[in-house]
Amino acid sequence: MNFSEYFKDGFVIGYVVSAGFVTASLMSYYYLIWLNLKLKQRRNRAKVCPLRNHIQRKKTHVHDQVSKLSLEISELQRWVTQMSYEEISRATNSFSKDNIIGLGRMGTTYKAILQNGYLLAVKRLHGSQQHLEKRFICEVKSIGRLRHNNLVPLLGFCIERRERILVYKYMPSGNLYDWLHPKEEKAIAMTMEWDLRLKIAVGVARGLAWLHHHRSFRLAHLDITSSSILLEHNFEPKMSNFSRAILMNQNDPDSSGSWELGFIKSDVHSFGIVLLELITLKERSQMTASSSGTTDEKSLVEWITHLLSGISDNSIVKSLREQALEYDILKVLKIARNCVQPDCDQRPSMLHVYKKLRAVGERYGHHLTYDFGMSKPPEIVTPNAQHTTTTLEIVEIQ
Ligand SMILES: Nc1ncnc2c1ncn2[C@@H]1O[C@H](COP(=O)(O)OP(=O)(O)OP(=O)(O)O)[C@@H](O)[C@H]1O
Repeated sequence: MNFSEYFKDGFVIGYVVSAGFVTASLMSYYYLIWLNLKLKQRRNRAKVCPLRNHIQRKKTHVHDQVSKLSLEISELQRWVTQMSYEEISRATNSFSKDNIIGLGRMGTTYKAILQNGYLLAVKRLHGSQQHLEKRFICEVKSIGRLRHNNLVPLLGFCIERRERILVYKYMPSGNLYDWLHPKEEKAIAMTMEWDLRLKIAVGVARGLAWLHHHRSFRLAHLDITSSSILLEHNFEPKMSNFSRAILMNQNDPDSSGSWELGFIKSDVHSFGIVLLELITLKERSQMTASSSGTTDEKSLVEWITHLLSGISDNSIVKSLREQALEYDILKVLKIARNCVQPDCDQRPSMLHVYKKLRAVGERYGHHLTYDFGMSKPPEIVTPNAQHTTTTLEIVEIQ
């Protein structure tokens, strides 16, 4: 082999080696770029994922909430008519201040007038926070299902965006508290005679006895006060404020347990306080025997015993002497004392209380003067038939 052949071979080898080297370098360079790109993409995806997951979770949550709410609405519609916000707003003159008739913890109540002249009371809740939402639903499910002469009729509800509204029949004589404890300037105009007070006591006792001793359910109201008792034009009492009520199934084996009795007997106690307000026209804070002004349960019972012992020269009795028999005032005071006993087991049932009060009421001719036997038997609204009602098998409470 001569020099030129050596040169040729060397050149070819050199050329191939350097071409291979250049190609390998280029490939590794592009590989590194590709690798970097991939890593970047993966990092970005990792950043985006939590956000995407969060959005997905949020969407599912909102979707769950919306489905839960629409389920609730269709459940509520089984009992009460759903009304539109626009319709209610029109009837309250756009929730005008002039229409306000009450300010409660849950909401503001307005007087509303429908186009046909029908009067309503509209309770607009303060927002839709969770605890109010629960109480709103509780109110519709309890009072919305029941029809009784001594319960305020819930006629409709509204759920629109953040609005939660309850629509009741309007009670023209307002609440019992305002009648028993009127502001000074109204004191004379708002005097309530004994037989009217007795009529109210019997009506509330009858309504509570119905709720406590029904054949197919038991309901503890848990918020009986003179301000939750509303009055019709003829002063027939109607219980309202069912947002704390507890509905118990009569077939539940626990339903006669002490848990349930505790709730039921708490209503009996509250009724006892209302009865005392009706007899004495005093507020709960003034019902005390001791000069220290303590208002515990023992002192309440002592106070009633004190009233009973000096019944003849008691100023309360003196003021009622022309309207009532002393014997009857004594009897009603004793019923009230039994109701407010500190020990639940010693308190009577509302059925017992109702029968005792009714017997006193009959002596004042209530069965003649007032519609004590209800013109219609108590009713419960059947599902899917908002305006048709079925009669309940009510045994004694009529
Ligand atoms: N159906 C109605 N008819 C006439 N007046 C009513 C009616 N409902 C309520 N009111 C009036 O509005 C007042 C306030 O009612 P609301 O139910 O808000 O009372 P509350 O006991 O303070 O309730 P809350 O549980 O919200 O504290 C009542 O005391 C009553 O005077």
